[in-house]
Amino acid sequence: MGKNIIEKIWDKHVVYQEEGKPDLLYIDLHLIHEVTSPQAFEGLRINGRKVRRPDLSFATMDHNVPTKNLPTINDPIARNQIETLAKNAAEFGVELAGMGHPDQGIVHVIGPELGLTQPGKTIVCGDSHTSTHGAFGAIAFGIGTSEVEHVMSTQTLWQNKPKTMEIRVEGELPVGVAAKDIILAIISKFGIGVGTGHIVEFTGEAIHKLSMEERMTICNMSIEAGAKAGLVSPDQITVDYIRGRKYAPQGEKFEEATAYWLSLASDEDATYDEVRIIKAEEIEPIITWGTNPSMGSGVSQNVPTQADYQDESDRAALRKALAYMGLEEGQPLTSIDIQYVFIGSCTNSRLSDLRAAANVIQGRKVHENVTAIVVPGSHSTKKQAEAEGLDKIFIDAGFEWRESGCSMCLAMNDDVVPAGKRCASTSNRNFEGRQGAGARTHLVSPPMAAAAAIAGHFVDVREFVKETV
Ligand SMILES: CC(C)[C@H](C(=O)O)[C@@H](O)C(=O)O
Ligand code: SF4
Repeated sequence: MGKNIIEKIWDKHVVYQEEGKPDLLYIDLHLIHEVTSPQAFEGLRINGRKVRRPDLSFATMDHNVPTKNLPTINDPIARNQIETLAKNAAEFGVELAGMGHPDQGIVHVIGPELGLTQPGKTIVCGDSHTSTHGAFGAIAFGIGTSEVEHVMSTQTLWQNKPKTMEIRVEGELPVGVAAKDIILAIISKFGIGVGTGHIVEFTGEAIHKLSMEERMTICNMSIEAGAKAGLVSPDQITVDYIRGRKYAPQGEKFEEATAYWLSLASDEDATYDEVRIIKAEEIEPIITWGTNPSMGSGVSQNVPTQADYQDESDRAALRKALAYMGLEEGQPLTSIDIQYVFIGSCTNSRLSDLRAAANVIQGRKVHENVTAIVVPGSHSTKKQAEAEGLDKIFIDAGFEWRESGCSMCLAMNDDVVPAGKRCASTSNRNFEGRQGAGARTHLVSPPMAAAAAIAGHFVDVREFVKETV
């Protein structure tokens, strides 16, 4: 019987196995950022240990970095974390793309950009959205700080073998519907717990037609579906993306690697512990109206009403979410006014995302009630966007064009949405207080965020682009 890619990669990485115990897994790439590494490095120091494989580790700064007036960091905690990572990386010999470095950026954006992320690898980072790297056909997941220390000192990790799940996206995606809409549709259809205990492989025609950037958007949010990790089997699109990147194998080595990578794709007769199916044709641009990523609906819909739910617990959750979000039951989603727009985060801040948003914005102006910012995911993305003139399109429309970092995705820095204000955000989490205390987050795709910035309220970007040409 055939094997799926999850089983293939897992089996190749088990260094020790004993009945009734987790597997000891070899880790091929350890990504590090300033928030979840300080105690881990301190632990090594206290125990007189080294980083075992600095060559398989790579650090950057993203959560705390300011996105304007660099290099001044106003918040003392943020400053301390940034300075601590710089000191630790130097002391332990870990390569660092720190603030101002040309390779700096959100850890999940730079890994792929630099060619560090490759098919078949086991990749970890003290960060839940490490699942992003699964887009390349890697097993990539977030770990806690004590596990960060374990990986630093041993290059291995104890892990229970997760179950496997296939989420198949059948058919063709309608024009004007984005990868972000696919994953938001999956989470609103199957719920935030669907992937619990599983690694999910996204399969199907609609997935394999996507670019690597779009696959990253989907894998990024697999964690919001409860999954341990999400991945896509590598294909020619994967190989073409990696070729020529800084840390990718070069020349003949690349050809050898390619053959190996492609051999990892799930076999045709592979099976999974669970299978879920969604039809691409049925997906429309999605807007979240609630306080978790499953609370979203198509742009043509209304905010749900209590009558839409049978369970009292679901009705209570709806009431609570709508009270926080300041929304009425049954209100059309397009009637929701917004005051902030954030285009950024490891979900949607890559060059293709910025292009898609700029396409909608070109020649138009940000609504007078809206503050809109664009935060490229990495320094290099920012430079490439500038070389194409995208910065000019955004700035002319009234957007602020910032330096790269996590920024308004989680407000661990100066970029905060004020209490009671509403933000159309291309990020991945809409929990209470995520973008600032009392701030209200609506998750959308980059084109939907761009259209909302212009209109001052949500609109169906497909109609909007046609009507306002
Ligand atoms: C700060 C970090 C630990 C956190 C995570 O793990 O995801 C952050 O990146 C987030 O998105 O909430
Ligand atoms: S951009 Fe947001 S989701 Fe991604 S790593 Fe940073 S804080 Fe986490």
